[in-house]
Amino acid sequence: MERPYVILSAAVSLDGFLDDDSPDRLVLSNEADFDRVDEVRAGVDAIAVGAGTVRADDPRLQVRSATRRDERLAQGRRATPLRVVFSPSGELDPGARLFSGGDPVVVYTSEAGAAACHVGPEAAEVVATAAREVDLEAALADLAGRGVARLLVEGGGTVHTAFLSADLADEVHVAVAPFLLGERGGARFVYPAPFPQSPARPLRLVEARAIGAVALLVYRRD
Ligand SMILES: Nc1c(N[C@@H]2O[C@H](COP(=O)(O)O)[C@@H](O)[C@H]2O)[nH]c(=O)[nH]c1=O
Repeated sequence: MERPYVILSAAVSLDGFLDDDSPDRLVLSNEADFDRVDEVRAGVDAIAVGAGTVRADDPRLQVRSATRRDERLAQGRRATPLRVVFSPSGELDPGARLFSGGDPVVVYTSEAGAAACHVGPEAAEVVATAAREVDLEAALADLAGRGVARLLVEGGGTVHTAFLSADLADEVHVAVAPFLLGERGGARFVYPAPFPQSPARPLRLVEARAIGAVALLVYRRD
């Protein structure tokens, strides 16, 4: 089945957390690393997050650099990649920043979630993929049908776990911040699952680079 090339990108603490328990957004990247992520965003057709990340971070998921936005427009692409949310329950705040501004958003949910979703058609297209869950392969096939060749997945841990355990991440970018959070309840990079990226079938390290005090690791699945 045709699906987009999937890049999974996250910033983590040295002990593998994506966030702490405070209501403020935790900054793990530095400016140069955020700019690197912006460049990756500018090179994709769609950016996806889970509903938990929308609730926790209220992200915009836009290309920030005006130069990169102009380059996309010159290539005949939208300045902002298609924004995608995975939400099995459909419980999303229609007032989230993602849904303002007029750029398209697709929400992949379940049939039950589509019935419960309060996000109107002017803000997002809501697509049911299965009865009670989000069928990732169906969502990816749908994205391919919309012309999405490259998809960036930006969290959170539940979405990372779903993509990695289903062997659907072609590239993994991890920016490691030089501190530990030690949170018991904090959001983790991944949660326990049967991962095919085992010691017997490791990922291939293609880049390891210092970006200031942040360590960038890039892996491929082949
Ligand atoms: N805090 C953090 C990240 N957080 C990611 O950035 C998203 C928000 O993007 P934006 O809409 O542009 O503000 C957020 O939903 C989450 O996926 N990413 C990183 O590379 N490094 C970081 O330190």
